Parts: sequence; C-alpha cells; structure tokens
Amino acid sequence: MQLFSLKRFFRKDPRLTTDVLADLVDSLYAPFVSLVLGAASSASLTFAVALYADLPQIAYCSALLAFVSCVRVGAVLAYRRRDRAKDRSRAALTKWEAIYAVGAYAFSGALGALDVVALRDTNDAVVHMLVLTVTTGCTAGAVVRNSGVRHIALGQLLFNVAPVCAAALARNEAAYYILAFTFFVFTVSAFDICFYQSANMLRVLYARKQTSKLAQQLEERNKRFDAALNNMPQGLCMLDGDGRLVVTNARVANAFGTSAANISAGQTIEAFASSLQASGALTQESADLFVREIFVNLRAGRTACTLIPRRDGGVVSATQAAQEDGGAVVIYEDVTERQEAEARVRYLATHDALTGLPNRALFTRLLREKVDACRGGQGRFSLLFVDLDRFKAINDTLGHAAGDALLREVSARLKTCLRACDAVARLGGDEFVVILHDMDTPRNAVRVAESLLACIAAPMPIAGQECGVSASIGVALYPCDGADDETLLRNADSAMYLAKAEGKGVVRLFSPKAKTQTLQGLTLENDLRRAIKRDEFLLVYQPKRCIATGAITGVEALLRWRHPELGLLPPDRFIPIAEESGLIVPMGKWVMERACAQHMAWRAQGLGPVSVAVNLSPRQLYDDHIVSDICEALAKAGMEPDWLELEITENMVMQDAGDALMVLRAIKETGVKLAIDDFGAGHTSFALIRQIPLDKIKIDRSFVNDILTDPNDRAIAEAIISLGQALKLRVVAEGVETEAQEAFLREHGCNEIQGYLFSRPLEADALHAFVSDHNLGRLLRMRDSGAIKKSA
Ligand SMILES: Nc1nc2c(ncn2[C@@H]2O[C@@H]3COP(=O)(O)O[C@H]4[C@@H](O)[C@H](n5cnc6c(=O)[nH]c(N)nc65)O[C@@H]4COP(=O)(O)O[C@H]3[C@H]2O)c(=O)[nH]1
Repeated sequence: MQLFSLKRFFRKDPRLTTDVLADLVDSLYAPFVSLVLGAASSASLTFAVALYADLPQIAYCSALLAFVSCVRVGAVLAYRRRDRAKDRSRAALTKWEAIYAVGAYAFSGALGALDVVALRDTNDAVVHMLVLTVTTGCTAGAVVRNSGVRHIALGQLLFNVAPVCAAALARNEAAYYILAFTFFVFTVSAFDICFYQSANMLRVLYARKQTSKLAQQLEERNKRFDAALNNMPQGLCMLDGDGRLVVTNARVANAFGTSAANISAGQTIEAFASSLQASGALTQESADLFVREIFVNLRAGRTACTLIPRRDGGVVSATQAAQEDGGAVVIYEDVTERQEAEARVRYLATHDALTGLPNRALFTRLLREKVDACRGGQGRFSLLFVDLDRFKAINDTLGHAAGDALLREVSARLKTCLRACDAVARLGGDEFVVILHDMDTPRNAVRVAESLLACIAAPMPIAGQECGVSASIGVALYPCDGADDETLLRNADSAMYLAKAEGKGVVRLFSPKAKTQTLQGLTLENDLRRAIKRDEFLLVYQPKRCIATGAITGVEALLRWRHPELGLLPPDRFIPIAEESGLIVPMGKWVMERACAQHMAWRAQGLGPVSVAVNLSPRQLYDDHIVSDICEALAKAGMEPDWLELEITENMVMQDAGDALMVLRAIKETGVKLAIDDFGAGHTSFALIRQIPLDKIKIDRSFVNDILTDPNDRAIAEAIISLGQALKLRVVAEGVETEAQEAFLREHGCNEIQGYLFSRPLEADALHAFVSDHNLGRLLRMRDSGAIKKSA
C-alpha cells in the first residue's frame, strides 16, 4: 500500500522542523566528491559515446550534461561557503532545496534527452549499452543520494527512466520491450528503496534531534539539581540499599565541621564515618552511632531522626527518609545553635532570668515533689517565705537598675547562706521562698531564718552606695502547718504578712493569728481601693508654733480613714498598705487638693496666714505627674504656692543624688516650700542636704522625746539645729510634749515646735477655733504685758 500511496510519497512530513530540514538539505549538498565524480564520469563517457557514434546531437546532449554538472558543482560550492549561522532560516533552506532540485531535474532532463537521441538515432548496440549504463548508474546514485528529499529523488528517477522506456518502446523491437520492462521494474524497486531510505533517514534525524534535546534537557536538569544540591542549607546524602553514598553535597562536610575531601560519592557509610572520626569531627562513640543508626533505619525502611554529638560539643541532626529502591536520603544539619536556644528557652521557662534562681513554676513543682516524697511521715521540712521590706520604695527611689542589682545580691546571699540540699526560688518581685530540708522544729527553722535576715541586712553596695535592706520572713512547717504544697505556701505567706505587720525585719512562725491578720490585710487593701470614691478619708491638722513669737505659723495635714467597720484608723494602719499597692498616689493627690481647699476656706473665714504642710510618699515623688498634680491642686483651690509646704522623708532622698534631686528641683520651681521630715532618723549625708532646695528641717520625734535625758539624742538635736542655722533653714521640732523640751529647744535656737504640748491634730473646724483662740489669747497676753502698746 505504501508503494502506491503517491500522495503520501510526495507530501512533506508535517512534523518537519527547521532543524531536520537543515539536515536534509545538508544531505543533498554534503556528498561533494560523488557529485563531482558522477558529473565528470557521465560527461566524459557521453563525450566518448558522441565521438564513437559520430552523432552531433549526442555531443550536444553531453555538452548540456557537462554544463548542468558544472552549474551544480558551483551551487554545491556556494552552499558550502554560505554563512551557516545566518542561513538557517526555513526560507533560506527551502531556497537551497529548490536550487538543488532545479539542478537535479536539469541533469536528469539532459540525461533523458541523451537516452532518447541515442535510442532513436542509432542502432549501434554499443552506444545503447554505454548510454543506458550511464543512465542506470546516475539513476541509482540519484535515488541513494537524494532519498532524504523524496520529490527530488522521484523527479530524477522519472526524468531518467521515462524517456528510456518511451524511446525503447518506440523502437518496436522485442529486446527493447524487455529493456523498457526491466527499466520499469527497476523504477518501481528504486521507488521502494527511495521511500524506505527517506522514511529511515527522517526517523534517524528525528531520533537524533530528540536525543540531543533530551541530552540537553538532562544536562540542564543536572545543572539545576547540582545547583539545588550545593545551595541547600543542609547536607544531603543519598544512599543505596547497601549504605553506599550515591549522591552527596559539600554541606555534609560543613555540618560536621570538616573538609569536603572526607566525603565522596561511591564511598561506604562506614568509610565516611571513619574519615569523620580521623579528621577529629567525631569521637569513636559518635561515629559508631552515626553508622549504626543509618543501618538500623535502612533495614527497617523507616524515616527517623538521630542527633549525633560532635567532638567540639556541637550537635548534628541526621534525618533519614527511606526510599522505594531500598536506599535512603539523609539530611544532615548543624543544630548546635537551635539546641542551645531550646535549652535556653527550657531554662527560662523554669528559672528567673534576673537572678538565675528557680522561678514560681519550677518551685511549685519542687515543692509538690518534696511534699510527695515526705508524705506518710517519710520526712519533714520547713518552708520560708521571704519578702524584702520597702523594696518598692527602694526601686522607685534608686531606679529599676539598682532594684535589679539589689535582687541579684539578695539571691546570691540567700544561696550562700543555705546548704546545698536546701532550695531557694524567686516567686516574683521581691518575694523569695526557701525549702529547708529536714528542718522539722520551729526553733531550728527560725534560727536559719534569722541567719538569712542577718545575711540580707548586711550593707550592700548598690548603684555605688552602701544600701541597707531588711526582710520579713514567714515560716511554715510540713506537715503541721499544711499537708499539701498550696496550703503550706499560703500559710508561710500569712506568717510573712504577720512579720510585716509586726514591724518588719523579723521572723514569724505560722499561727492561726497570722492567718487572721493576712485576711485583714487583704480586706483592708480591698477596702482602701474603694475609700476615695466613698469619701471615707478625712484630714486632721496639727498646728506648728513659732518659739520666739508664740504665733501659729502653719499646720500639718494628717490623714485619717473613717473605716465603715473598724472606725477611725490612724495612718500607720493603712499608709504602708497604700504604699505597697501604689494606692498612695491617688490618695496623696486627694490629700493635697483637700489641704489646699481647706487653707483657702480658713482664709475666707478670716483666719490669719497659716501655711499648710502635706506629707509626700516616695511613690508620689517618683510619679511622672507629681509636678502637674501639685499645680493642679493649687490652681483648683486658687492658692498661692508659697502657702503650701511639702514634707519629704529623709529616706526618699537618702541614696539618690540624681533622680530625687531633679524631681525636687522641679517641685521647688512651682514655688511651694520643701521640708525634710523625721530628720536625723536616716543617714542623709550633709553634702546631699546642701543640694536639696529645702526651706525647713524637722527634727524627728524620737530625738525630741528623750532630748533631756539621752545625751546622744540631745547631741543629735543640737547638731540638726546648728546645721539648719548654717544652711539658713528653719528648724521645726516634732513631738514636743513638755515645756522643758520647749525650753531646751528655745535655748538652742530651734525656730518652731509641733506637739501635744499645745495641740493634738484637730479637725478643720476645731483647728479654726483653736487658732482663733490661740491668737486671741496671745493678743491679750501681749496687751497685758504692754507689748502691743509698745509696738503700736
Ligand atoms: N507621740 C506623739 N506623737 C505626736 C506628737 N505630735 C505629733 N505627733 C504625731 O506625729 C506624727 C507626725 O507626722 P509625721 O511625722 O509626718 O508622720 C506621719 C506621716 O509620715 C504619715 N502620714 C500621715 N498623713 C499622711 C499623708 O497624708 N500622706 C502620707 N504620705 N503620709 C502621711 O503617717 C505618720 C503618722 O501620722 P500620725 O499618726 O498622724 O502622727 C503624726 C502626729 O499625730 C506628740 O507630741 N507626741
């Protein structure tokens, strides 16, 4: 069927790509020698025939043949000289194919003409034989040579053979009929060969193109694979089922901190492990683990991850994934940093970052384990709840960095004072807890707790200054003060609360009383939160008297709390709670506003010039809004600032020469007066006092109390008065109860006194009446003594 499918034979393959067309055109022009030799031999032979037959028409044909051959040789030379790079377009190729086809058809036409002339014009059998030999040879050559381009091969076949057959039949002789038939058979066979050769050549060309395309794709894929392999952050090894490295990258060596020379494809995993060991990357043990795990996973065909310790302390993770062919892919990664980070996270989850002590979470676990271990009479222990006294004030005064340093110092001291078997933890803030192993009697537990107190109380250098801090400790014993961890901790906390309530800096054992006190403390704090809104606070005012003139110069506003159930509470019952909880800030603001308003109310009622003093707490001093709060209180009342006096305590400025001074100067700039309260009780350096913009010093009540009997107190009082005089500050003595005390103070140059001698703190109306009476009495005394007349 193929043989007679002429349409198909002539049709160009639709898949014919430009590349393949180029190869086909090349196949036409490439056999140069055969073309030259074929042309030369056929031309010379036909010339010889022409001479032999002595027929000019044969000579013309052979001349035409020679001419066409020369043109064809020229075309081949031109094709070979062309610029291949530019001349690869489909149009150019089609042009060259057409040039070749014209040459081939012309050559065959000339040959066919020769055959017709020879068979028609002569009966010489030798001429016929020579001409037909040339035709047969050229036809066979053309079919073989041009079979890549079928229409050229077929065209030549037809142009060569058809004239022979026609001329042979025209002779009307039996022998020439046979000749025509033979040529016909030859044509059909040549046709078949041409078809086969053509198809085969196309197949080969397509296959070659496909192969080169695949090779190119493979090369590109390999390049991509290599790029991916060498640029991935992890090391990769592909192993065959026998544990031999098939593929690997340089990162494997990096992960083990060794050179890439130690690893190569084709190596067994044992050889690889040995080279890692020899290079010092792995210990013998790690190398064994490295090989063992790979084979275990290979055999089980499972995916698994192994951590391989390096000799330098690093860790490499090997994640092995099984492959279908029995091999595996292993990803090696240096996870040293990740492991360290995880360890750090684990550490931080259980330890306090500031002090390095176990945190609440770890301590809760330790305490629970301890209780479990001691359950059923298996053991006893003590739990201490340690809370620093006035830590918040210290933190606020000296700053957080100093507070942190103090906490670190305290935890270091606690650790040093305890045995290795005891445990200490920081619950948060300034709260520490201690488990005293085997400490089963109250006496022993208290003894250790007191030694901790002493240890904490020793002066510590914080922020470049000697700082003294005390702590309160509550003690609960297992199992008598709590059979489970929560109860025990709660009871130790209650005992600590009792220690705070009973003066701070002491140790208290848990008792039902401690529990009640704690409950009261907590209840008070809750009540305190609501007290401002419910208007439960009130101010009382204690007058101050000028020693020289006897006039009331000012009053000190003192806070009281009218508790709905507990009645009137003095400040020492609630100020410490307010300080601890921070409620002192809004409370202090309320006091300032109320005192200013009262001062203006008295003035409106005709009371003479009486300044009003208000106590400031450390928390207030370091509150960002203190200056604006002062201005607001003055503005609300419409009061001039120099009638308001703010009393700060010595401790508030004791250890800070920076922040405290800055705030105090800003306060002073508002125009209010500043007094230092309880002077002498702290450790303020005289150098520091000089830097504070003060107006007044108040001698602490504790010195005034025994001023006549205790030489030390007397010396201190005298020194304070001298200091005040030297710094040109007014000196006020607090807590003056007797005339003898007043006489002493007068004699030594003290300016003012405050105390029960002439007045307790009074409510606003009572104070108004007191000052009016006092002034009236004074006027009368002055008139009686003639002082008024004299001055008038
Ligand atoms: N034994 C005796 N005591 C006398 C005598 N004269 C006065 N006092 C008492 O001494 C305290 C003087 O106040 P302070 O030193 O500022 O000491 C105050 C002050 O530090 C604090 N406080 C009172 N009100 C406030 C306030 O509004 N804000 C702040 N932050 N603290 C306040 O509470 C402390 C105690 O205040 P109060 O209980 O009112 O006690 C007052 C007063 O009643 C006397 O002759 N003999």
